[in-house]
Amino acid sequence: MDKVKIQEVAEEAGLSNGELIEKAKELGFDVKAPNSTISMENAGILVDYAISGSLPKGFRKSEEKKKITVVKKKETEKTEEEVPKTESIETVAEESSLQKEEKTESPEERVAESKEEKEVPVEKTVLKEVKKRKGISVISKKTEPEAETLKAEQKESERPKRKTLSRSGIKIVRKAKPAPVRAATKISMGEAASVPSRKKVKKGPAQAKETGKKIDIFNHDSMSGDIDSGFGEEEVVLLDFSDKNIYEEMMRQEQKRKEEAKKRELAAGGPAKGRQPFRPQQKRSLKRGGKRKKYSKEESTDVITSVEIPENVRVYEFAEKIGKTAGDVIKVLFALGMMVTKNDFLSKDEIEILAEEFGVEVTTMNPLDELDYVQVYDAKPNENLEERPPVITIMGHVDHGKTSLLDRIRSAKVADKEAGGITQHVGAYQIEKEGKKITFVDTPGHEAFTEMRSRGAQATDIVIIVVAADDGVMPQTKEAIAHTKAAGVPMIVAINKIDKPNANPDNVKAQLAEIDVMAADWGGEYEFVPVSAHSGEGIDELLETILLQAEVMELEADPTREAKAVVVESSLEKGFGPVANVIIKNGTLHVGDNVIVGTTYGRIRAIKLDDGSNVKEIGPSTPAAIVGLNEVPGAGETLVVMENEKEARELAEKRAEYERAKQLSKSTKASLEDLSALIAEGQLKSLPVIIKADVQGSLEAIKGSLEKLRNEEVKVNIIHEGVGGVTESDVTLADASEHAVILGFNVRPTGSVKKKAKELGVEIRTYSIIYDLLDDVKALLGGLMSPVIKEEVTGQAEVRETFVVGKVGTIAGCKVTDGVITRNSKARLIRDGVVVYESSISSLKRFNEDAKEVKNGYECGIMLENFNDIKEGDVIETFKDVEEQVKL
Ligand SMILES: Nc1nc2c(ncn2[C@@H]2O[C@H](COP(=O)(O)OP(=O)(O)OP(=O)(O)O)[C@@H](O)[C@H]2O)c(=O)[nH]1
Repeated sequence: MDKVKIQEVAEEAGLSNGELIEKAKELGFDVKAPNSTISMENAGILVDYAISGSLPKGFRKSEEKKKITVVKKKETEKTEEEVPKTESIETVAEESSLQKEEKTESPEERVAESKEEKEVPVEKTVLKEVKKRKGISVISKKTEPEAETLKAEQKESERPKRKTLSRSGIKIVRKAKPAPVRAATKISMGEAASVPSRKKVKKGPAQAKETGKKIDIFNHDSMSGDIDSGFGEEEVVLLDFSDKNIYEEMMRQEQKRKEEAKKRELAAGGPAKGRQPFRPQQKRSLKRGGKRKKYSKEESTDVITSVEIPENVRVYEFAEKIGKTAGDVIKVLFALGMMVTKNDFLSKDEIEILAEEFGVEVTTMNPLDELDYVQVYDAKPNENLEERPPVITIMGHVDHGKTSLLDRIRSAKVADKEAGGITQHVGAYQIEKEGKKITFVDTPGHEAFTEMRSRGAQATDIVIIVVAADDGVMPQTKEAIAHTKAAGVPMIVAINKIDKPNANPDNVKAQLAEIDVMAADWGGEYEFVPVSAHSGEGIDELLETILLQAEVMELEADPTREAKAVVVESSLEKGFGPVANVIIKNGTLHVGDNVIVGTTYGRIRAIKLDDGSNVKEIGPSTPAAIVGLNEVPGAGETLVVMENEKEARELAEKRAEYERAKQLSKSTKASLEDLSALIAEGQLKSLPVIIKADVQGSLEAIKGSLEKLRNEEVKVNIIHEGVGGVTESDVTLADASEHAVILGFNVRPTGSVKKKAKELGVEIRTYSIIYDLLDDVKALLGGLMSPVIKEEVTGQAEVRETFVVGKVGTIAGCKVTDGVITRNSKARLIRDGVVVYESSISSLKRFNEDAKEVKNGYECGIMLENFNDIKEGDVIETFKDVEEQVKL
C-alpha cells in the first residue's frame, strides 16, 4: 500500500505540518503527527482541501464517510439528477477512492490482486478513467469501436446486475467469456467492495520494499497501465461518447471547478503567493522516504542535434553550444591533424568536420551581423527613388586600349600621364552624353591586379570588356569576363583598335563565342560594339548602347537619404592623410558627414571630384575622393553615413577589435601540415622585403606577384607592407632583419629617411612600373640561389702521333684544333667520339719547351696525368668548371 507521510505532503504543498494535520483531522483522516501516513488519494484530497478549501463532490468528512460502503443504484441516479453528468462520475469515482482508502488498497496492489484473481475491480477502473480526464480522448479513440462490439455482447448476455452508466458517459462492459469465479460483474463500487470473493490485499514484503520508489501521488501512470491490462482481461470500462461529447462536458466542469476554487481563494484573501493548487492534473510526484521530491522522469536527457553558431566561433564556444567539453572538440581536431587551443576560432571546414563527427546539424550566422552597418542601412526604405547614372567599369587585357578608350570618351589625355603607360590604380570619372551622366571606372589590365578587377566588377552596373581587334581574347580578357559573370553584371564588348590594318573583329567574336560570350548579331545575348579609341569610330554607338542598357536596368537611388558609397581605391596622401576614392551608391554625401568604412571612421573634411574640383556634396553614382578618415580604408569596403561621430567611432572600433581578435587567433593556429611545411621552410632561403606603395590596390598587386615568385629553394618574405612613403621605422625594421630590402612603389624616401638608410646600409629601391619591380626582385632572388656548376670547353687538340719515353710515359704529338690548350687544365681523352679517360694535362710542351698554353692551329706535345694509352687519331679536350648564377 502506497502511503505518504504528512510532512512529505506538507513539504510538497508548501504548508506547515501543523496546518496540514489540522486539515487532515477536519477531514477525519487518522493523523496525529507529521510522520503519520495517509494514502496517496487522501493526500491529494487533503492538499486540495488545505489550499483551496475545496472537496471532491460527494466527499463526506469523517463520520459520514464511513457510511459510504455501498453505492446503491438509487443513490447514483439521485446524484446524477442533482449534478451534471461528469460530476456524477467524479462523485462515484471519489467516493470509491475513499472507500478504497478504507480498505487500504493501493492501485498497484489491486492490479496485483486483479491479476491474481483474474478480476478487474470495476470501481478502480472507473476512478482511473475519471482521474485521467485529460487522456480521455486518446483512450476513447482506441476503445470506441470495440466498445460498440462489446456493448452488443453485453446486451446479449443481459446480465441483470450489470449497470451501464451511460448517462454518466461511462459504460461497463464485459467480454463474452465470463469468468464465473469473478465478482467482476458488479457494476458499482459498493458492489465491488462487497464482493465476497475479493481478497483483502495482503501487505507483503513486496509492498513494504516499495519504500523509496518514485510514485505518483495520483497514480496516473499506473492507471493507464491498468486500463490496458484490464482491456486485455475480462472487463473494460469504456467512455461512451455516443450519447454526447463527454470530453467537452468534462472540460467545462473542470473549468467551472477551477473558477469556483479561485473565487474561494479570493474570498479567503487571495491565493498564497507562489502556491499552486494541488491538482491531480499537475502530475507531481513524491519520493517516499526521500527528503525531496524528484522529477526524475522529467530529467532532460536531450541530445543536441542542431545548433546555431556564429560564423567565427571559438573552440570552447562551439563545445558549449553542442554540449561537449572543449577537450572533446580539441581531441577530434587533433586526431585529424589540426592543432587548436580552446580559444582559437574554428574555420568553416573545421566546423563542418566537427558537426559530422558529433552528429550535430550546424547553422552558422555571422556575428558581424550586429556590427553590420550596411545591413542596417539597407534595411531602411528608400522613399524618394530617382533615376541615377550607370556606373561602368572598363576591363580587358593589358594594352588593349582601356585607358585610351576612356580617354577618348572623356576627351582627356590620361593615358599619356601614366608611368610606363600602364594604369596602376582605379580611376573613376564621370562624363555626360546627351544630358545623361555616365560614371566610368578604369581598372588595370596587368595580371597582378586581379583583386582590383574583381572589386571593379562588384562596384559596377555594367562592364565594358575591351578586346583589341588585332590581338584577340587574352588571359586577362577571360579573367575579366569571369569576374563580370561572377558578379552577375551585364556586359558589353568593345572591340577596339578596329582602325588597325590587321584588325579582325570577327576573330574576336569567334573567340568570345567559344567562352560563351555570343554577340547579339550572332544570336547571342551580348552587345558587341566595334570601336577605335584612336579615330573615335564607334564611341557614340558604345555610349548609346550603355545608356540603353542602363535604361533597361532602371537604375535608381534615393538622393534624399544619408549616403552609402563603395571605396574603389584608397591611399595616404601627404597633406591630406587617408584618402578614399569612392563612388556613391545611394543617398547624398556631404562635407561634415560622420562616416564608417569597415574598421575606419571619420568626418568628411573635403570631397574632390575627378577633375580636381572641391564640392560640398555628391549624389548617387558620383565618383570622388574623400578626405577625413582616421585610417586608410580597405578598397572594396562600404562607406555609410552615421548619426554622429561617437556612433561611427564605436562601431568602427568594435569591428576593428573583432578583426584583431580573429587575426590573433589565426596566427596562433597551425595545423600539423603547416608545421611540417614551416620546418621545411627552414631550408628555404628567403628575401626579406618591406613594401611601401602609394595606394592599397598597387600594394595588393605587388604583394600578390611577389608571393608567386618562389621555387623550391627561394622565396620572398614580406616582413612589412603599407600604404604611404618609406619611413625611418621601415629602415630600422629592414636593418633589424638580415639582407632586407625596402621596395617602394610610386613613393620616394625623403632626406632623413635616405640618410638613415645610408647610415645603416639599408637598400631602398623605388619603382614606378610594376614590371621593373618584379624583374629586380627576380634578380635578387636569383642571387640567393645556389650557383650551377657548368663546364666550359676551353680547347681541343688532335693526336697526330705518339712517343713513348722510357719512364716518363706516352707523349702525344698534337695539333690544337679549337680554343686554347692550357697546362694543368682538366682534360679528357676522346676516342671515336667516346670519352675514354678524364684527367688533366700534366705536361704541355712546344718544341721541347714547356708552354703555359698553346693556341688554336699550333702543334704541341701533351701528356695526360696517369694515362699513357694514347693513340693516333684520339682527341684531347680541355675544359674548366664555371659557376653560373641561376635566374628565377
Ligand atoms: N591603333 C590603335 N591603337 C590603340 C587604340 N587604342 C589604344 N591603342 C594603343 O594601345 C596601347 C595601349 O593602350 P592603353 O589605353 O594604355 O591600354 P590599356 O588597356 O589601358 O592598358 P593598361 O593601362 O596597361 O591596362 C597604346 O599604345 C595606345 O595608343 C586604337 O583604337 N587604335
